[in-house]
Amino acid sequence: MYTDWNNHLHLLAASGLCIIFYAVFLSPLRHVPGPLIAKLTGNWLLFIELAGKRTTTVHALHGKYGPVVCIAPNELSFNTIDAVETIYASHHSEFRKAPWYANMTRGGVFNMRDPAEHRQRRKLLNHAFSQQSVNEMEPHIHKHVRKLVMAIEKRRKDGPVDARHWFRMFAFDVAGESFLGKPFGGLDCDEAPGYVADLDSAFIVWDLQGRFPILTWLLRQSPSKKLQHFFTADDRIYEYGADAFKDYLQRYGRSPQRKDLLTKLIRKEDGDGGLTDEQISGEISNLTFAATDTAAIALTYMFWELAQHPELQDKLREELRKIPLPPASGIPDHKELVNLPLLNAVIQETLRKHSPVPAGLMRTAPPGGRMMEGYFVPEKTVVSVPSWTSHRNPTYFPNPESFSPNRWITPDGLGGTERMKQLYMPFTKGPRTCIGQAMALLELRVMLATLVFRYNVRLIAEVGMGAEVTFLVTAFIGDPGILEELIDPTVSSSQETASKRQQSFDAKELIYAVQYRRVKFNWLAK
Ligand code: HEM
Repeated sequence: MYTDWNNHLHLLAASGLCIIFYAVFLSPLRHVPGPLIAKLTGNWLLFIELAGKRTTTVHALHGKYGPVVCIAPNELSFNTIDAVETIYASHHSEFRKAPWYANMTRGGVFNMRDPAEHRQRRKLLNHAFSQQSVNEMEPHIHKHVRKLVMAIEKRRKDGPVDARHWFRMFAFDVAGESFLGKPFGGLDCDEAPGYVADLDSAFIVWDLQGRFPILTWLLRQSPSKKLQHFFTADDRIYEYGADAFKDYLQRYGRSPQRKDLLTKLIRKEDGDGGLTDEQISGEISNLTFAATDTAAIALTYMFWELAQHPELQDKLREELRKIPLPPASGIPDHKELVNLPLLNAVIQETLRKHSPVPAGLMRTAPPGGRMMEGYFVPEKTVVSVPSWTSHRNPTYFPNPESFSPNRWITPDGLGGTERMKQLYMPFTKGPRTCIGQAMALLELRVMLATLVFRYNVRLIAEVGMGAEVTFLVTAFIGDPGILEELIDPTVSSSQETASKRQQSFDAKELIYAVQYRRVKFNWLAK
């Protein structure tokens, strides 16, 4: 027995020495700067990730080691404009999504790794997400903005309202309306619908599945009902999508008049074969997750920053006073907002400082490998540029931790310097750029304008807001803020003279509080 253990220990020690020998003397990445542990194993990142600190840790490593860092035996993180161009932005980029994506969601445009297959799918989807198509959907979005305001109004007298929860419910309901033909009802009740819990669980299951496929399969079969329920969350998401799609077809048929994005997918573009029903039902299930937490995170941080910058709110209102406000709804039309410099700069700066997808989006080096930043990067090496880091490049974003929308307002009106634009990638760049960008910006613009028109947000305590920064960023622990009602949205803007408006902006009543509570969910990245 003792000899057995002894042999095992010797074997372990010998393997350890081999790994160290390979990492230090043989690995093609041995000259790339980085911590020794990263050259030996990728598992250290797993623990960092579980602690919600992957992106901030990689950022700190760039601070220490420079623009190229080895973060795992087969993985490099970059922080240069050239790397952004080579890996993501170039339309001839041969860097495909890393194997990790194969398990994130099922068979949709998001997780397709083969460039040709992806191009083909994207071609079939693009028309549904065009600016024109999204504009046609604006009334649906207005409906949910109105419901969010009503949800806030109903609860504000009972104490703080969880802003993150309600922004999340807003984004969920808009996604349900747009892709499934019906909202989830998140804005109609106090508790998040069960679907939301399934989505949170599914992120974790997908990630575990990629790392430990056999263990995850076994846990799916577990006799424990609780474990089984957790590990089959993604099954329920796809079942829900398939049922919603069938229900949609029954209610509206195959030539629906509804102005939503699903209608566009069903009708198909002239001349293309379009998507099969199975493909549509898979895509709409995936889209629901892609469209929700991202937008909700942006909204949460945007109002958090505004709460700390009351002067910006005043300036925003000044800008917004110039546009017509529809009398009945008090919700401005998107077309009035598209060219407002400050409003758009606030959104742009929010997505810079608080990029909702801040992690390095993993891609693999193409066959034959590539020279990058003076290092040879062998085929299949995983590479990325985290937007968290590229957005904090102090040369092009001076004082990067300050929230300064003005950095985007340039005399030529182009919105930042060329270099800033090259490093700025909240929606990533190139062929895998976010398909929902137009929809997301419409939601953010209309929501920002509506709430700033209506409320003044300010902090009532000076405590910072923390974040778990993994693939997505999750805001947690924060301060209560106070929203003050500013104007009566039922007063028609055309009835209002500029001075009357000014008066109503000044007449503030303390009536509403918002709180960023601890809301934990994780999307664990490799
Ligand atoms: C502020 C809101 C949003 C942000 C910051 C955001 C960001 C991103 C990013 C960074 C990616 C690339 C992911 C990767 O390569 O791993 C992406 C992809 C994607 N996003 Fe968004 N997104 C937002 C909203 C939306 C919305 C509203 C939709 C749906 C309408 C959507 C649908 C998608 C899809 C389908 C992809 C995959 C595209 C492809 O690979 O071709 N996103 N998004």
